[in-house]
Amino acid sequence: MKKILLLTTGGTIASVSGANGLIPGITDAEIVSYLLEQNFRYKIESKALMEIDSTNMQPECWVRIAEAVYENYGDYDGFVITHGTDTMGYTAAALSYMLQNIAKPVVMTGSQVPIHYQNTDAGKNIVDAARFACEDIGGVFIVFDGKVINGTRAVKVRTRSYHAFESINHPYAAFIEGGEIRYNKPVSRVRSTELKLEVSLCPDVFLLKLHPGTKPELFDFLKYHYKGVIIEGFGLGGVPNQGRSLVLKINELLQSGVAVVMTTQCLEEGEDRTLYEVGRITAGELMISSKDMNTEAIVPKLMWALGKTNDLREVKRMMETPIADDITIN
Ligand SMILES: NC(=O)C[C@H](N)C(=O)O
Repeated sequence: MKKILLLTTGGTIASVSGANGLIPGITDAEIVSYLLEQNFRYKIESKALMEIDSTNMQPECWVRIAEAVYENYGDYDGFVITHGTDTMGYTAAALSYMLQNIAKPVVMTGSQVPIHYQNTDAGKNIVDAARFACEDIGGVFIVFDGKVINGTRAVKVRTRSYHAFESINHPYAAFIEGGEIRYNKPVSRVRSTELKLEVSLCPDVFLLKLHPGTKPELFDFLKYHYKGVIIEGFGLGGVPNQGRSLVLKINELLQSGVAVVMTTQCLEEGEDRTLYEVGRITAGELMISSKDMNTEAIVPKLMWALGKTNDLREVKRMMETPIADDITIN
């Protein structure tokens, strides 16, 4: 019989109504007892790691989650992590980089409505997640509303609906209906490579969404306070080179040793700066292309890469190398 470990972190799934709105307050034992009421075919144990709304997730929390999986890796066949939905995409991607060569399923889930509420989606999500955690596969996944999404590909696109997440720029890994798993694409089967924990993260990363009128002076602050800057440009990754031109300031960032990643604020189809002049102007050899990575993956990947090295060429190489299906175009 499979043995799985439930790690709880809070989120709506574990929330109760407090004096100032919903706050996490349901224990890991209560979530386990919910699972035990169902028709299950696995052993389950649990550990509460934190009790927070995922709005309060920090890179240090990702490290605690990765360490918990690592420390218990030998004792369980799979892991379920309950987590708030708001930043679940970031945590799932972060775990995908920190848990290298993972050969067991790490399945994140949560809900839009607390588990004790009548119209909750928590029951289905947690049961599906535990079911998927019994599969003989390796990797980090989000299971939500009957869909299984690669950890580097999940984006929360709806604030209230049950189908809060979509797999962006990548096919869904699988679908789950009535406890039956239907794979949609090949997933990594168990291999005997050794799990590597890589938790040295550099949190000095800034994410900048451009808008018409972004002030170039802002970059003077970024240059002194961050080691990495991710720029969500327009369309295929364009940056203004007229009016409040940002080109000079971006070059200054690179010259002062800051890693700069160009991406797009469009959700789908990725960045490609070769088509337009406003794209090519940032084509310096150190500039990092995000290709079709999602912002939820770029942020933790840059923290992970900068946690290993300050050499911008090496950071660029690591960022542009596909990991856990985070990049699928050239
Ligand atoms: N549905 C949710 O879980 C939202 C909640 N604010 C959280 O991310 O923790």
